[in-house]
Formats: sequence, structure tokens, C-alpha cells
Amino acid sequence: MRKSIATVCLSGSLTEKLTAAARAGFDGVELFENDLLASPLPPEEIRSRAADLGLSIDLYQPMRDVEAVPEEQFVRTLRRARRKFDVMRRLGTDTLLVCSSVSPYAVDDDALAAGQLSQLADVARDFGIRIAYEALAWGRYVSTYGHAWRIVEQAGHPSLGVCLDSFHILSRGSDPKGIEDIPGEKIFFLQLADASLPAMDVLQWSRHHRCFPGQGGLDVTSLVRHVVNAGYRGPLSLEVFNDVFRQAGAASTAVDALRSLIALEESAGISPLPAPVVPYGVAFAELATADPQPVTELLGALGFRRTGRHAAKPVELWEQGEARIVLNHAGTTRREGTALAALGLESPDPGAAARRAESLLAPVLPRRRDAQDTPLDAIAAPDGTEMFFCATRRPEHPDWTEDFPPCAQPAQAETATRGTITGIDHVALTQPWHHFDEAVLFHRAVLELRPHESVDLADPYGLLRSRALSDDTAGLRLVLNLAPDPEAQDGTRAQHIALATDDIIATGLRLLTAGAGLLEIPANYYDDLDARYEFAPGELDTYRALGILYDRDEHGGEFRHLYTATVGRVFFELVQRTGGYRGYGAVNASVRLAAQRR
Ligand SMILES: O=C(O)c1ccc(O)c(O)c1
Ligand SMILES: [Mg+2]
Repeated sequence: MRKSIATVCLSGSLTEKLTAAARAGFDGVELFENDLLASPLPPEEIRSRAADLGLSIDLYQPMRDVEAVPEEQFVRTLRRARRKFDVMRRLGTDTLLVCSSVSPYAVDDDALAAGQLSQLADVARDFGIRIAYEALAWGRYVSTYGHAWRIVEQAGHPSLGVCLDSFHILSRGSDPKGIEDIPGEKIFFLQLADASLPAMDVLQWSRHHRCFPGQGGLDVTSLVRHVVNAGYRGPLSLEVFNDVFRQAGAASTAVDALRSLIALEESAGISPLPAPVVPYGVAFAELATADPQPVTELLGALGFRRTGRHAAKPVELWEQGEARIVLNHAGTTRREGTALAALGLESPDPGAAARRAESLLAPVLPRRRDAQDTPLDAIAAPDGTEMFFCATRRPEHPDWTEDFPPCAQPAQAETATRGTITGIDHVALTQPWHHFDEAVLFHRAVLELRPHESVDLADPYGLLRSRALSDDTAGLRLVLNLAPDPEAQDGTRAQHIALATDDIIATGLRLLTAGAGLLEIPANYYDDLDARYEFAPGELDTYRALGILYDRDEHGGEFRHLYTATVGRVFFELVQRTGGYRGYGAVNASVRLAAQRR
């Protein structure tokens, strides 16, 4: 279907908004009146710029407080409407959105509403214009789509139809099934938005916390199915009021927006995409470092061994169990010290995974970083992290580990005790504030990961918003964090790699013996644990000594985890899950964050 976006979704001047929408690949826009009023360009100029960019102006909006008002007020409305119809003619747009009245002078009288909307539609018809009537969730008397449709039906005017807005319908908990009772040709326009849950006052929720479909908690997909079943064939148009998108760059917001419609068309069964290819897990995490010594010491203390060295570049492979760290000495600035630069995702079909990502507008990176490297399909995530779709030592695919010929081991590493680290449990990526919702949708759509509820974690100097995504068999887990202060030079900017261990105590002891810095957890935390749970004799003393944190879920699943000191922008978490524990120890986050602040 045609895809449009309301100018209110994007930041900047009207020209910037139009350019961003066109570059992303939209077909049209809804022009918000405020964007027109604030623009120095005459309507004819806006019309021709849009046309030059390949954009139609699909809707002009909003006109307010039209219906069910006293006669003298309605006369003024008609006068204003004639002027607006003239502007719309100059803009080359033929549909005007009218929101249901919020006027204190409005009355609860459907016949009056239908009569006045019909008179407005009469005038509109002379200009070749159609009126799309939308029920605002907070409308004075008309707040549901069913009520708006009854009034439109009663008016029976060919130039009057309804505008459906997924936010107003779903925020009120209306059943979208009834949409199928509206004739498709009377649905003049469809506006789509999702929103985060839980709800708040509906007007504030609508004006500040809408997001693109797939980023929030509303079932926009089913609503679209009902609208298409009703016979609607107009554009799918995004109308999102969001405080973050108002400030973020219009170009990236527009791409994020179009991605949400592409994913929505797939989920609603309108147009298919290449099938999702769910990764098995993390094949490797790549750390770029300007200062390798602290991080190699830490990897050694964790029991990793340097198993390979790139033939041509200062890049090393470190391994333990299925956990692999690529250490790139050439890849970052001094200021960063050490940072997570890339993730390898173990993929059943790397090529197919890349094609799906590309169909969802993921930026595709060159398949080889250098001429001699194994070709790998790669994309950039919204935060800039490079994501490689790869296969590790699977004969049917190019093997990335072949870029790392084995290197001689120092003697003591050969005799080291069995490693207790088995793989990478999850990776936590700190997101820039304006890419958080975008990143959720990106990973959900591209990797078919299921977003968990967003949680707000108390940090001593702010809040850390955190949202995990995983697949149902939990082969791959990503945690997206939104730091209170992304510029800060402390733990809140850090990315972290959580390593799975089958023996957290042995791992902790090994770190302690090696003299590696462990995060110090206050005694008060252990006094509280002691008050909440019963432990075996001595168990809690071990946790105290090693800084192990503990959580238990309602099914008796247990989670034990500890943290290393932070190196550059990176730290490691060691996690041991037992009894089917699926969470991330969120209850312990504030204690951990405070310790990292110290
Ligand atoms: O918040 C508003 O006033 C408003 C205006 C126009 C719309 O289409 C809408 O959904 C909300
Ligand atoms: Mg709307």
C-alpha cells in the first residue's frame, strides 16, 4: 500500500521534513497546519517541492471543533473552512481531517453534529475536497470510532467519511473488529501509531508518547487487518507525536518510520518479506581497543586463551567454551580506551539473514573489511554496532575463524584448569537516547527477537531504561539500555558482555586469585539477601567475598551473577542460570549501578 508520514513525526523545518520523508522512501505526507503556518514558503512552492521529491500531500490537518456547536460558532467555522479549502487547493491536497469537538460549547447531539458536518462537506465538495472525521480519544462527546461512523452514516454525504487512527481506537480499548462494518470507501484515511504501555492520561499519552508501530504495546497489526478487510485501499499513514522524535534527526527517524510500516505490512499479511532467520546466538563479540593491556589481562584472568591471530592485522581471537572475543588493537580512539565495536551472530543462513535485514532498510556494510578476509554479510545496527551474520566452523559456510591462524600458546595457559565459561549469555548495548525505540523495532524485525517489558532501573544519578529482547528458545539475548547521561565517562555509558558460566564460584575465585578487579558490593546488600532467603551455611559468605549477586524467580529459577571492573567502556558480567531462570537480575541493578558509580 502507499506509505505516508505526518510532518509532525519529524523534526526540523518543513523542507527538512519533506526531504527526510522522501529520502527514506515515503510516497506521501500528512501536512500539519502548524508546519505550514511556520513555513516561509507559499503553498504553491510547498506543493512543487513535494512533487519534485516525489511526495503527494495526502492530508491536511487538523481542523477542530467543527461539529455540534452553537450556530454562531459554526458560521465562523464555515468562513474559516473556505479559506482553508483555498489553501488546500493551492497545496494540491484533497482531504481535510476534522477532529471531534473538544469545545466547552459543544453539545451532545448527534443530529446537530451530522447536520453541521454535512454542511461543511457541501462547501468542501465545491472545492473537490473530502472531509475525514476522526474521533479523538478525549473528544467531548464523540470519542470512539463507532460513534464517529454513526454520525457520518447519518449525514450520508458523499464528501464525508471517517479517519481511523489506531491510537485513539486502541488506547480506549475499543474492539477494532467493528471496523469491518464500515464500508471501505467511507474510510477516507488511516493513521497509524503505537504507544508505550502502561497508559497515562490519554491526551498526554497521545501527544507525547506515541511511537511507530512495533515499538510500543498496542496491537496495530490486527487493526490494520480489519481496516484492509473493510475494503480500505488508501495510504497507511504514520501519525506519531513523540517528544524524542521531535528532537532526533529527521533523516534517521524517517527511515525508522518506514521500517515500521514495512514490518507492519508483513505482520498484517499485506506484503511478505524474505523470511526471518533467527540467529542461534552470539558467535563473537569484537572489542576495539587503543590500550590492549588491561583487557588482555582481564581476558586471561577470566580463563580465556588467545587461540588465533589475524594474518595481516593486529587482531586476535580469544576463546573459552563457546565464548569468543575478537580483540582489535587497531580500531578505536584513545578517548574510548576499549569499546564493543561488533557482534558476530551465529546464523543458520547468513546470506538470507542479510537479505531480510536489507529488506527492512538495515544499512548493509561491505562483505569484506580487507581483501584477504573471509566474506561475511554485515549490517549496522541503529547504535552503529556492526552485526556480522556468520557461521563458526560449519563446513557449508565460509568460516570466519579461518582469518585467525592458531598462535603459539604461552606454556602456563596450556596447563590452566578447565575453563568455567561456556558461552555468551547476553550482550548489553547502550543506546543513544534518540535511537532507543528505533533499536527495539530494528532488532525485533530484523532478528525476529521478542521484546520484553521495558524496565526503569534506579541509578544514583538518574534512571536507566532497559529492555531485553530474546528469541523464545533464548539462543540470543540482547539488552538495550538507555543511559541517563550518554556523555558521561562512567559505567552508564558502558556496554557489557555477559558470559555464561556453569560454576560462578570457581570463576569468581579464579578472578580473585588472578588479582582482577571485581565490583565491590556493600554488606547491606547481603544483609538484605539474608533477610529474604535462606542459604546453605557459608554460601552467603562466599557471595560476599566474591561480590556475587542473587535473584530467584517465582518458579524457583535462580540467577547468580557478578561483575568485573570496567575497562574503557566495557565490563564483563558472569552469569549462572539454574532452574529455567529467564530474567537478567533487574532487582540487583540499582546496587550494581551504584557500585559502578563509586
Ligand atoms: O492531539 C491532537 O489534537 C490530534 C490532532 C490530530 C490528530 O489526527 C490526532 O490524532 C490528534
Ligand atoms: Mg490522528
